Amino acid sequence: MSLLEVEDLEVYYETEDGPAQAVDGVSFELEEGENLGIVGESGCGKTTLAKAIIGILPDAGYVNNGSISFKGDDLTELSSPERRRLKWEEISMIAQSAMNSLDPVYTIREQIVEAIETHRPGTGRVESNEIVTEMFELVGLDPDRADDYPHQFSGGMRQRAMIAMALALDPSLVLADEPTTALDVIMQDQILKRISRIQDEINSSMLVITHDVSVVAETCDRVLVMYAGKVAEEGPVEEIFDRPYHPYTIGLKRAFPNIRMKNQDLLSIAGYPPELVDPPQGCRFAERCPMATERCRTEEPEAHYENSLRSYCHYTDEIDSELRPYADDARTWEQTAAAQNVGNVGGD
Ligand SMILES: Nc1ncnc2c1ncn2[C@@H]1O[C@H](COP(=O)(O)OP(=O)(O)OP(=O)(O)O)[C@@H](O)[C@H]1O
Repeated sequence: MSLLEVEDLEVYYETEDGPAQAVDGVSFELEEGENLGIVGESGCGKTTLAKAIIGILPDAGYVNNGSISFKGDDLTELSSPERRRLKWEEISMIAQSAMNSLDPVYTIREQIVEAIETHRPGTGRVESNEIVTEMFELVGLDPDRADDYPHQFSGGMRQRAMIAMALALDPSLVLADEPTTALDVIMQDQILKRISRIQDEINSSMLVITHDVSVVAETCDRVLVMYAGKVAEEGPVEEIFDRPYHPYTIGLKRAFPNIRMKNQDLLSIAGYPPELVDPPQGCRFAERCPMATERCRTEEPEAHYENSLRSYCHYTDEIDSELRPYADDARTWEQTAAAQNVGNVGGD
């Protein structure tokens, strides 16, 4: 049994125009101690997926279908108190903005101690304070600053404090939603290394949600590429970066500066993801895909397996034999952009 098994999950938002299919038929598994990156452009459903897992969807959002099994329990069927118990203790979240997650009227220590004592009743104050000191040291903060208020910390320090709080209860699963986007590159690197090290120590699994492919390269074992609410491709990091099969992954990979490809020309994928209230038939990427055919516009692709990858493209089998040189060529994407004569999107 995997730690987390998401099966055919559909998460919709009620809107004036009808339900927006933000997550639509997503399945994946996460093993104990494993890190899975979820990547894709803005609006493709990454945050919605994380919120559904931890049970904090906004009022308009609901699970329409599917299951989220955590250690064998279907989270979509748990009562609110059962879900609250799981939050922080078993599943915690490092949110996009520490400022929104830390309470400005309490010191950092008070907030961490409260989380510990709520979820582990019986933990004495001395022990809670010891955990605060230990976590501060782990994330590279001076424990003497634990009695500061959030506004007394810099952005990077607040992000570290939130990581300390998210990891204080040794959760089995950490959801990290753009954990370092608000930070400068040097700080990003330090914090990512720090998270990986702590995770090794407490042997937790992590879902890293990001639009930045290089963050995934640094922290994850496997990657799930999402496009317009669906899985486009999934597999081990090395394979996804070295030899992806889905044209969206090929485009996305080239849209980011890649730490492994020096002097690489950055490409952009022309156009924008489709509306999710009335998404197109067939492959949702077809409109922006240089390789799309009539079949792609009418028939939804099923999963195809190549090496260890799962790719939802009708032409997965043809990529290696015929299409890869064309898909890898920068001119292919430039010509598609010119033909569409629309704005370019560089990943987010
Ligand atoms: N509260 C809401 N009500 C209606 N639609 C929503 C709501 N929140 C998100 N959506 C829609 O759901 C889709 C998925 O959004 P989501 O935030 O999950 O994407 P994302 O990939 O995490 O994007 P980002 O990187 O910008 O956070 C988008 O089309 C978005 O407009």
